[in-house]
Amino acid sequence: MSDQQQGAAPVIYKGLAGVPVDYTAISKVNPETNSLLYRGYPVQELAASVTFEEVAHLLWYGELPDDSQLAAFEERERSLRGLDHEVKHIIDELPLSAHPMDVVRTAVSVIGASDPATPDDSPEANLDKAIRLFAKLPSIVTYDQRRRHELEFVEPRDDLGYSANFLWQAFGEAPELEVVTAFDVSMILYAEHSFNASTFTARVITSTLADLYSAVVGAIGALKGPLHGGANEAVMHAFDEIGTADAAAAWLDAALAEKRKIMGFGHRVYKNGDSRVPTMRDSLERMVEHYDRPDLLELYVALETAMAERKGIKPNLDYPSGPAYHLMGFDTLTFTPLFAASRVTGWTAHIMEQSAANALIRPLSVYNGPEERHVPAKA
Ligand SMILES: CC(=O)SCCNC(=O)CCNC(=O)[C@H](O)C(C)(C)COP(=O)(O)OP(=O)(O)OC[C@H]1O[C@@H](n2cnc3c(N)ncnc32)[C@H](O)[C@@H]1OP(=O)(O)O
Ligand SMILES: O=C([O-])CC(=O)C(=O)O
Repeated sequence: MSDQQQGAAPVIYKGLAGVPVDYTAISKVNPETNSLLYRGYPVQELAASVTFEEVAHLLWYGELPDDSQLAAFEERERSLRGLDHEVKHIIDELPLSAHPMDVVRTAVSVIGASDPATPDDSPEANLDKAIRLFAKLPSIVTYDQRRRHELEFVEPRDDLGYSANFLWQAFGEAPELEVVTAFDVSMILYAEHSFNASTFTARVITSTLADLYSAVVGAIGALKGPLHGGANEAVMHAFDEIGTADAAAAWLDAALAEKRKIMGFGHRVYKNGDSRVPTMRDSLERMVEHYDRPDLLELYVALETAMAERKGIKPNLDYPSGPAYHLMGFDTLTFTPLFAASRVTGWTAHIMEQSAANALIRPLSVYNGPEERHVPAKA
């Protein structure tokens, strides 16, 4: 069969917009009701009442853990947090000009290349690899952020939960509860969002029967772009460019006149607001109060208001999470790696779902190049 569709003029679904390509039982994004469910639970309820570890368990096993399941899960995750010497060595070899997402991508690739279980795609082996990556990503992200400031690696602590430990490893100080809570909420909100570009990339790679690590490496590449995960750091670059709230409207007019996309606004699925924004905005407001930075919230509101007036386009999750991570003390270039550390839970849940009911993902294209022609005979 050729790629070319026969008969009637072919319909092209550019960007696969609006095209359902498979079933998933992992999450439900409902733009009509502005809601997002993970395995049936509203994400806002999860953010208010459980930890990110419990959400990871929910995404992978389909159910929230009971007390003994959670204890076993946490013990396993905490035991896997360290980094092998070879991973640290390879990160050290990478130039500081490399974007932190390139570092994360490389480190995951090294972990995959060193794991003897890489070719084993049984559900048990894949779950083990998923927990391994989940546990190690905070070490990878913080190792890289700290080396850029010529600071020593902070070893993980097994007496701290995931988010408290992440902040401990990033800054080498016991984090305050309010900051841990805001960070944990961001991790929960970022964890899963159906067939977004990076998750779909992971599913495409999995559909060829390639291993889980290869699929995660591909997903990290897809997440890096500013139309997807890269937008959270781009929001902060825009805030830096704008400076103060009173400059936001004029900055926006100039940016729109230059046909620039305003990062942190708009969404392929939600056309009337991202269901996660109010929860993350609440966390941002707590951080603004905690760090006494009302100016940042004023700028946030000024740009959001100007964008609503001019384009009627609402913020997505990257808009409040960027400034929240800034207030917590993360480098701007680390924001997308934080997203990756969270989304690895969703990616790996989808990799396992794809493996369990696989079909090679291979759409058609409609050829519009030159008509058939022939190589001229050589004299
Ligand atoms: C967690 C996440 O990954 S969420 C996404 C993060 N990405 C961003 O924040 C990047 C900025 N936003 C965007 O580029 C887009 O809104 C996307 C890529 C997220 C969604 O894009 P699409 O669904 O393809 O929407 P599309 O690009 O068709 O937008 C429709 C119209 O709104 C405009 N528009 C959409 N978003 C924006 C934006 N952020 N700034 C300016 N204009 C925008 C488009 O230019 C287009 O206008 P037109 O019809 O005059 O050409
Ligand atoms: O769903 C999308 O297109 C983008 C995404 O990953 C998210 O919003 O979390």
